[in-house]
Amino acid sequence: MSITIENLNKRFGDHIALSNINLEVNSGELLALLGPSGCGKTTLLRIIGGLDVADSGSLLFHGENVEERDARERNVGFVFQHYALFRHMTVFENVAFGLRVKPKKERHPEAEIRRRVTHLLELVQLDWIADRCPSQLSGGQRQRIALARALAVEPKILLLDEPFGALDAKVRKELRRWLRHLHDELHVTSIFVTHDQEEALEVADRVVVMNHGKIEQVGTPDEVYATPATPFVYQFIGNVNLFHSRIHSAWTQQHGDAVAYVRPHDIDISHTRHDDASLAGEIKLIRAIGAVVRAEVAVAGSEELVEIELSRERFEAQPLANGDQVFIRPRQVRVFEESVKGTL
Ligand SMILES: Nc1ncnc2c1ncn2[C@@H]1O[C@H](COP(=O)(O)OP(=O)(O)OP(=O)(O)O)[C@@H](O)[C@H]1O
Repeated sequence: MSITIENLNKRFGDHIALSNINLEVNSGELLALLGPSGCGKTTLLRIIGGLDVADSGSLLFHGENVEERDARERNVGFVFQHYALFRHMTVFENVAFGLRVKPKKERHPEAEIRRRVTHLLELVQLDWIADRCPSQLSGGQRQRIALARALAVEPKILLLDEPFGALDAKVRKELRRWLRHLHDELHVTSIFVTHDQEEALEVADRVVVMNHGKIEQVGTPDEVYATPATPFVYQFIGNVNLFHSRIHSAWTQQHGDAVAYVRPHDIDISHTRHDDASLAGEIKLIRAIGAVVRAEVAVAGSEELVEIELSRERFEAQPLANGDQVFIRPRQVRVFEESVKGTL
């Protein structure tokens, strides 16, 4: 089921929550809505699901306008951050719930309900705890059950709002991989909201980066990381150093007010000067973190330290130490006019 959103707007009083949103979600795609708190991700998800209404614009499922359809009629499954499982029901009954409350003429016979629920519990690898109550499960297990429950009614679209937000980092990572794997088996068009860039890049087919109610960029994880469309995307996804043209014109390569954006791993560092683009600096801090070595370098004219990342191999071929006088040089730079600087 594809989703088309055209010129969608939403206000809460004076506050513009969504401003002219245009987005095409392909059938069977796993899409992430990524952005800082308050940027409008949840509002957009709720409008797609029929839990909220837009002020203007259109929303189509597979080419059909669905604005008049309520949440139930849209055939959408939801998973929220705080597992909304029924505490007094077993895991099995929680998953079966949506199937049991269907109108009589649509309801499957009991044997079919049991077959479906068992299959879903196997899919989320929790068939062995079917008789437990939610209070006897870990947070990660509860979210997997919440997902099985959402899938039970065979939704055409699955909407997940920070599904792993309340879990600790290790469980989050496990569940991310697991969600990707599950999606590859089921191919239900899925949209998940997250403010965690790593989660979005690791799990999604495409990422929608949002800021202040607007879409800044839509692209594959690689596209939004390697070729950010705006200064905001540059800063929000991954670390970046900023160099202003009035001080470092060799890096911005243009007149006027401009800012060069350079990723920490796109900067060479050495004890010798290469050319005019080399900036002199002093290493203030150097640390090896696993396979990566991180250096912070003070350069003339900049108050902020420049962050540089190099591989351990590179570092071992050319040892560097605190206090060393060095030259830094960008391998890849992206220049934006100062006036379009992004706000976080
Ligand atoms: N029912 C409401 N009434 C008034 N303002 C609202 C309402 N719902 C959301 N907002 C405001 O709209 C903006 C967008 O909210 P939304 O929940 O969509 O953001 P978000 O990107 O999902 O943020 P978070 O990651 O914190 O959940 C926020 O400034 C929020 O305060």
